Amino acid sequence: MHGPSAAPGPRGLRFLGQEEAQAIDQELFTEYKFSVDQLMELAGLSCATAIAKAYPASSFTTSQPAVLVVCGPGNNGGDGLVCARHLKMFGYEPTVYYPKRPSKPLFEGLTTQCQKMDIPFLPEFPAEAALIDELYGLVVDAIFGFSFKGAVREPFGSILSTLERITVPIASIDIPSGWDVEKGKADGLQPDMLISLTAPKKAAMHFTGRYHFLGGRFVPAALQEKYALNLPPYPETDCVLQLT
Ligand SMILES: NC(=O)C1=CN([C@@H]2O[C@H](COP(=O)(O)OP(=O)(O)OC[C@H]3O[C@@H](n4cnc5c(N)ncnc54)[C@H](OP(=O)(O)O)[C@@H]3O)[C@@H](O)[C@H]2O)[C@H](O)CC1
Ligand SMILES: [K+]
Repeated sequence: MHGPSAAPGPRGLRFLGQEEAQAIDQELFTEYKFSVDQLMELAGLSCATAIAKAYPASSFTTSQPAVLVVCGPGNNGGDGLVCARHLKMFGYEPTVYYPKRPSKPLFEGLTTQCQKMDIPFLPEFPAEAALIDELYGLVVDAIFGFSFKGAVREPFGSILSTLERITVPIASIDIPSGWDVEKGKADGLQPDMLISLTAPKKAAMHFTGRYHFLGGRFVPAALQEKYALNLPPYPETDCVLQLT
């Protein structure tokens, strides 16, 4: 279950199974003593940086570089809130939709930070895919990450079925939401960008979008070795690496 069991992917990178991704995550917290806030900040910053590289504000055809960030109930959603805050710092106009908010200080704090930076939170999800296409130049999918399991429960089923019909590009954080973490989902969301955090998960083998980035440059060498991650070197001081 743990250890270097999965087959190597392109460039010798290993694509992780669900339990293995969760085990590495847990080890970072319990053995290496990182806090969630720390890693979430680095993860969210990686996502905003990768987005800025692939979709510079000048490439938007909307009047402003408007980005809709859709956040789910777990840490993937937290990455989305951090990403939204950095996107705003980078000159984008993010709007957040965050329907299921955990009552934990971490998520409350991230929400307040965004609100105090004049990032609007939508009270309802746009019912029409065409409305999203009209108002936003990019959608960030921060709904589910590596802990997603089973059939999608509401309200996320309806949200995902609307997102499946939009034509503006989608940038998915860690896993395209609704995909099985290992097997993907052929008839699910087809994002234009995937930002894999720590290491790609097996589902990333089925990603056919234009941009695949690696982010989350925080895994100590000993942990990389233990799990035989075989991560390619990041360029200089960059927090992201473009894989395809
Ligand atoms: N080490 C790293 O690289 C780090 C990555 N980070 C990010 O964290 C996510 C994983 O976060 P986690 O909180 O473990 O889980 P998710 O965000 O993927 O999802 C959990 C929530 O989703 C709900 N859920 C699960 N399945 C379903 C479903 N079928 N339908 C509806 N809702 C679902 C689940 O609800 P429960 O009721 O089951 O509790 C949770 O609420 C990783 O992918 C990265 O993005 C960290 O930020 C930093 C370290
Ligand atoms: K996601």
